[in-house]
Amino acid sequence: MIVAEGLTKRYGAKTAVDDVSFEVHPGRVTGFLGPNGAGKSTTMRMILGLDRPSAGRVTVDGRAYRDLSAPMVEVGALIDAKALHGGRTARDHLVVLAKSNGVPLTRVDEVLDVVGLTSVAKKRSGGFSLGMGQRLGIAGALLGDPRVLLFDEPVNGLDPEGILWIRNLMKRLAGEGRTVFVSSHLMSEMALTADHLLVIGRGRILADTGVAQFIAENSVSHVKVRSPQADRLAELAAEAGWQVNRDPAGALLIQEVTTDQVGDLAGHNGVFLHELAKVEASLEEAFMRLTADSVEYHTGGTPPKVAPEAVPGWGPPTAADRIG
Ligand SMILES: Nc1ncnc2c1ncn2[C@@H]1O[C@H](COP(=O)(O)OP(=O)(O)OP(=O)(O)O)[C@@H](O)[C@H]1O
Repeated sequence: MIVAEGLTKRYGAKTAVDDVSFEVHPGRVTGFLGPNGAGKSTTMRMILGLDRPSAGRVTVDGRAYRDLSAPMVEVGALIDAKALHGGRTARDHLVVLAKSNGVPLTRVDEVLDVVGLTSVAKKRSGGFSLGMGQRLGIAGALLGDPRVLLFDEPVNGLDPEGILWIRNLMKRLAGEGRTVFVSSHLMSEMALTADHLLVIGRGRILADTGVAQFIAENSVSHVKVRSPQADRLAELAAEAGWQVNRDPAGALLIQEVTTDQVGDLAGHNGVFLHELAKVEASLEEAFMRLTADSVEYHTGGTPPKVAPEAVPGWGPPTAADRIG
């Protein structure tokens, strides 16, 4: 288990991580989700002892990382998949890691097999594709057979097959009872991979909740209705106690009702309808709302409210996101 208490990191005047407290439990995939610059990498670096907290503390199974006697056997991490010695073969890379961390060399071939790199084990990693480099980085993380695993943006730049593979691996590792903590700026990816979500924005935890609960709480839907007698219909809806808003084009947006209810109300009162539709808010939009005020870099001058594409890293799902 990872426990952070009042964890803070300041770089000069900049507070990258601001007094965060959370627990990451074993046996499930915990997604660490936030827009670019939210503080995900800094938090992970502090967990791994690569950055020293300005205040607070973080422990892994009860101890600070620097106090672990065999860190690689207790915590495995994929932080920067490009941090490879390109002149070494995949196998040699893992052999060096194993030797310097007291891990038996028999693990090298085991993890090469797990990540599907056995056939290229004797090839230099400098010639690897991004996906192969990512797999080698994950092999390194698994080498010590650790109980706790951290992955920083592991699907970045991967093709659909690679994304699916990583997703299934995370689930399998969590199913084995390990603590799996994975960062991403892709809500759609986390909805498919994680059991639990920690949402971070501007260095602060904005949500700490189950994925299913998050979906249930944020799957707000409304009924959109266009009518040449919109004012009359809005009056009738208000009389029925419904909450009515209007979109910029004048359509009515009615909360917490069904299309049947709106259609019946209009029919009973002789109101013509030109459009009647149920509109589901996407999870992307829910995350957008949650983080709208905490996004560091906006393309425009005002915080985005609805358009996901207005925020770097928070665009609509790509074809790759929808695989699986
Ligand atoms: N070494 C550093 N010196 C100064 N500022 C830093 C340093 N490292 C990170 N920051 C700043 O701290 C904030 C958090 O950065 P961090 O890399 O942790 O975010 P992130 O959520 O991982 O974002 P991304 O998805 O873009 O990697 C950002 O504003 C970043 O510019």
